[in-house]
Amino acid sequence: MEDKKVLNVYSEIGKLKTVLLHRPGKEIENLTPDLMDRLLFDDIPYLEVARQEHDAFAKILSDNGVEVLYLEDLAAEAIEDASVKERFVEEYIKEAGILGEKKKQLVKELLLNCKTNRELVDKMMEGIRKSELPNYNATSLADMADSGYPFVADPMPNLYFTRDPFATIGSGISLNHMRTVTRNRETLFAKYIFENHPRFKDSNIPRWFDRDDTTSLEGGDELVLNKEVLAIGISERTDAASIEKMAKRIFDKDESFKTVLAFHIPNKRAFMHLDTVFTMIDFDKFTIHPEIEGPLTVYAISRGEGNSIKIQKETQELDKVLAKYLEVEKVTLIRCGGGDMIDAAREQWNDGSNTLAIAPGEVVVYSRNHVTNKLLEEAGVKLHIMPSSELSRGRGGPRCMSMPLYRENL
Ligand SMILES: NC(=O)NCCC[C@H](N)C(=O)O
Repeated sequence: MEDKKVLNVYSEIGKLKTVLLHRPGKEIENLTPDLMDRLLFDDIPYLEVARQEHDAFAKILSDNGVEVLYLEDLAAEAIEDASVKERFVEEYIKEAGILGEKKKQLVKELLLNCKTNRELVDKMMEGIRKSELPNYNATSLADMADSGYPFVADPMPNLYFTRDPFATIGSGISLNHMRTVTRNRETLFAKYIFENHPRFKDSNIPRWFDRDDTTSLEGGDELVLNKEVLAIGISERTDAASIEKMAKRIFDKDESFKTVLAFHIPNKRAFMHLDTVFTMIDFDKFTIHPEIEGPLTVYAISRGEGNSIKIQKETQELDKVLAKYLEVEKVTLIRCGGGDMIDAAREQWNDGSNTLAIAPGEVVVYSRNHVTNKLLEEAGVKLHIMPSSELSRGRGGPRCMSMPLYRENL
């Protein structure tokens, strides 16, 4: 019988069948040194080369039988209906923080005058410079006082990290409430896609979390270890309260999941998400950044009476905790940079522990992390190595740049 499910992710490592990417666009060329802090970048990637690297990533995936979908295409296809498109533009304007009726009207005209929906979506992602609104004259005091600021609507340069705004868990999604304003704006695309795109809209997709939830949760913190166990980071980006809320909703509707392991990692820019320090490679193999092993605390959350949950603090070492919950004899932790503190710190900064599994024991990695890559090979892992000098400047690796929609069950 044909499998009609549109979303199916019951592991981190099952054969990847469909994935969502975003090819970096002109939003990258709207980054300036003054904006980097607020837009969560540490450097400015060279767009042309970043695109070549991204195309190489997409080719690795499609050459290995993965259907590659693009966020920008799905968003454009989701707004075919004129009234949906207008609502989408209005919500975008509201969330971009555009003040003043005249300015809002000019932006609305600019967007609705785009020749195609793809052009409209690209423009929204790229941001709108003041110089693009020819009839724009600052009239409010706020505008006048802010005359040096170049944008009417900020760019969204983090969109190529499709892992974060929403996450597929089982056959549902958590449509995330992001920690920062800049990344929260990205979740609007997912909202319109899941509510309006013909591929998804009639599928009754459960929502484990919503962008209107008030605490934050980001996809880089959400790992599906197997059909019974999730791992979620309490991190710089994800609140413990979000994990409790989501665990209750998942336990209530998806019989399959039995345990959520909450990994409390240090609150630090370099370790922003759990997947920047820890990813799954095989049934019994993980990459890990050695610097988190000491401070890490793991809590196991399971179903309690009625709609309650039980929380237990794990006291054993991480490999033992993982072996217990994954029901394997032994777990191997492959340390980023090996035993060397300098190699570990450098390669983790460039996402050496952020691997994307496309099948058990088979991962996509960045070329620049050669020390860690060698260790992975020695551990029998099959590597697909992608170029990495520009994309890595955004502080995310192959897992961050991909959102699986469908994986084969193990
Ligand atoms: N899952 C991830 O770790 N994603 C990388 C996000 C990088 C982005 N510049 C950010 O700070 O949100």
